[in-house]
Amino acid sequence: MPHVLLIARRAVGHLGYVSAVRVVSVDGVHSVQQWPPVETQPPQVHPKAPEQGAELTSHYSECFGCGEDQPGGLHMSSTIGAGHVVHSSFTVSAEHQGAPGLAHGGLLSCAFDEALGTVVGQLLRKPAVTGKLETDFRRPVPVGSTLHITAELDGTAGRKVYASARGHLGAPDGPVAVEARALFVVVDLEHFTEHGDQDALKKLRDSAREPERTDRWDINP
Ligand SMILES: CCCCCCCC/C=C\CCCCCCCC(=O)SCCNC(=O)CCNC(=O)[C@H](O)C(C)(C)COP(=O)(O)OP(=O)(O)OC[C@H]1O[C@@H](n2cnc3c(N)ncnc32)[C@H](O)[C@@H]1OP(=O)(O)O
Repeated sequence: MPHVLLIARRAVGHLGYVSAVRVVSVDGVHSVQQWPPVETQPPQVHPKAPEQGAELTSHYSECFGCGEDQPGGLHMSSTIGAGHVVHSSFTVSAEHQGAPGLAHGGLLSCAFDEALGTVVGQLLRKPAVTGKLETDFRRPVPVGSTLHITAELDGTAGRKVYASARGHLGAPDGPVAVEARALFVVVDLEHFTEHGDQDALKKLRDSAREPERTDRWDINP
């Protein structure tokens, strides 16, 4: 069974390069994993990114992670934290079960995709999609409990954006139940117009123009 023995974080020199080293043990064989896996630059928060303390509304009402128009969705909410951080919360309901009374692992990964996508999209203000997502499930997450997820931008390398997150069970300082790391890739808006559904894109465009929802992601500003 994989086991992480050590997590160390270091900041190096004038580049502000940040790397975490994880020593992972599988069947007694240790291996070292570096995160981010390549040399990165410090993330540049966009000048128009929401300020610390800002409570974010759904970027798209039909988003499975945060949309209010998805009855069985995760209905996550997020707040901008200090520096390169977004705080999100996900309360597990009966619709999210895998084993009886416990959250489905795939939905926990989904919650982390959402939290990580939010820190990337909201702080960099660039369209980006998940290229790779890796999740460590450390404790069972029961129905009715809330995961408090802290997601952080770790660095950028060209179009590649690296971010990681930890989910604390029951309280922001509760035990870590889930951790995740992801690579997002910055894309042109054509990614969505070419591959997405035109009616859904129109709905997003229209909602972004509602005066009370100016914070939404306008796909074609
Ligand atoms: C006006 C804007 C305002 C913004 C405001 C924001 C507010 C919104 C806030 C919040 C919203 C977010 C909340 C939602 C979060 C959920 C997000 C999702 O679930 S996204 C859906 C799932 N993901 C996909 O569907 C992708 C499908 N994949 C693709 O489309 C392509 O594969 C893509 C774009 C990822 C890459 O394709 P290529 O052709 O563009 O580029 P190539 O060259 O292949 O990759 C670029 C670099 O990335 C590396 N790369 C790509 N995939 C990799 C992988 N799996 N592992 C390692 N490296 C990978 C490559 O090796 C390359 O690296 P080298 O530049 O050569 O060093």
